[in-house]
Amino acid sequence: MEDKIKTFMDEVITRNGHEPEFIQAVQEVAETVIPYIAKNEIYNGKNILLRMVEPERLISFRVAWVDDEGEIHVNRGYRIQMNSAIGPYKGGLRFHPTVNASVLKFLAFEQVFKNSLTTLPMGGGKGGSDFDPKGKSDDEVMRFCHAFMTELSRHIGPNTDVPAGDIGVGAREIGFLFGAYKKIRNEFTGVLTGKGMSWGGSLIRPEATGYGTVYFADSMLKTEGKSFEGKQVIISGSGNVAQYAAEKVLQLGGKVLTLSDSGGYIYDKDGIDEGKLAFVMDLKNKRRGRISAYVDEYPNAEFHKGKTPWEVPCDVALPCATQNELDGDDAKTLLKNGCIAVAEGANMPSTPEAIHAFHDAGILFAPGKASNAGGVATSGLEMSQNSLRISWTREEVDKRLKDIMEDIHDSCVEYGKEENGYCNYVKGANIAGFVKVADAMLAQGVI
Ligand SMILES: NC(=O)C1=CN([C@@H]2O[C@H](COP(=O)(O)OP(=O)(O)OC[C@H]3O[C@@H](n4cnc5c(N)ncnc54)[C@H](O)[C@@H]3O)[C@@H](O)[C@H]2O)C=CC1
Ligand SMILES: O=C(O)CCC(=O)C(=O)O
Repeated sequence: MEDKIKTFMDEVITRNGHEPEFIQAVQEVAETVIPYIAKNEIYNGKNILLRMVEPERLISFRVAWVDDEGEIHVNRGYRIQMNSAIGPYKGGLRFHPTVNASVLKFLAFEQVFKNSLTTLPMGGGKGGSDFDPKGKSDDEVMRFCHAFMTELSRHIGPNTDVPAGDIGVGAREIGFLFGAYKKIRNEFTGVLTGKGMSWGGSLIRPEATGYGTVYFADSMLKTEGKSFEGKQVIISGSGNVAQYAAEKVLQLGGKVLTLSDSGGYIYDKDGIDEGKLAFVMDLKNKRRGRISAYVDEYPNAEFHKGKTPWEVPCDVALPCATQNELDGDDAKTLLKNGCIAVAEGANMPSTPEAIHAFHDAGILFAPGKASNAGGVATSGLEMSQNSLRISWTREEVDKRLKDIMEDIHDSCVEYGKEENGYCNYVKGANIAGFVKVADAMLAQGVI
């Protein structure tokens, strides 16, 4: 089996050797899916996984825009249309200076499995730009979004490819992107998700990724007869996913001790309660400030410059910032301090060394493609509401989200349970996600 995995990875590395994040994501899938393929006759000799690691289409384009001083800037825009076997391409747009083809290909690849797990008919894609919204005025962000959509609009559509938000793309950017698409195509349609409530958005979409991550973690805790009640929880990030993960932890009776951004983390030993979280939401979403400002408002809290929160003792850790933010040493520290569960709100935040450490210790560990799937699932619900031209209530969408997260959890257990009773959620998510896409690809032939 090791040989089969190595031969496959050698071919992937030959073709994509300069793309470390993409190779990391593929390696994790290959280690669990290739043994499954070997045991299941129907997938043998079909090169299914090799077909899945090659994007159906990779679009790269120039985005030229003018800043407030009249200076012209050039950024690079991308859309990776990874796999459309089970539905239109679906996945977010990331605006961050670290964006490149490797990062977006890893995200698009993970998205294929994640979207399959949601049970909804969505293929996988991802896009974005190396544009940095930090420090830009609203007008500059608007001009950039309009320039970006001038090209992207040729490649997307409600039955073709439906982008949404990710790092650096929130409600403000989705508004500007939607406005440009509508103008260029003369069409009011559900071409993006994460829209505002008065123009086709869905209730609960802003909350969905964070809430879903906590619903998934709660399902894992329940398998051991535990719950969030009274648990000490550390969270990284302070953006969309982190904020609503924190909100749900509080609703379930847990205590949130940390939040972070690229400048460092804040530790509030008294707990970040609803009032303090409202301060963070205003700071991050409206004033677009740094998390360090938290300690000016709440002097009992500490700011740890340039550090990540994993050194703070906790029961549950929720990495909700970015890829590879939690490494093998961080995992050892978490384990030493008694952490019993880790659920990823971000995409691929744990390095392979960290995941091995969690598995070796036998703690509950949820990979992002399962635990953060609530965001895209609710995007799928937004698409359904757009097609039906109706809006479901908050309670209706939240109930559907919760049911989907429980279904994903159960699929992971079905495919991930080891002989000794331990659930390897990584294996479960990869195989459950793979089966549906692979079956559709087999049915559709070699194309
Ligand atoms: N927004 C969504 O619906 C979904 C987001 N995700 C993932 O969740 C993660 C967070 O995304 P959002 O909250 O939407 O983005 P956001 O832009 O709202 O927030 C990103 C957060 O990560 C922090 N961050 C970014 N780079 C960092 C770095 N190098 N070091 C430390 N902190 C850093 C930022 O300071 C910010 O707090 C990403 O991995 C994203 O791919 C996953 C599923 C859906
Ligand atoms: O809602 C969507 O389509 C985007 C979600 C996303 O980008 C993700 O799951 O990583």
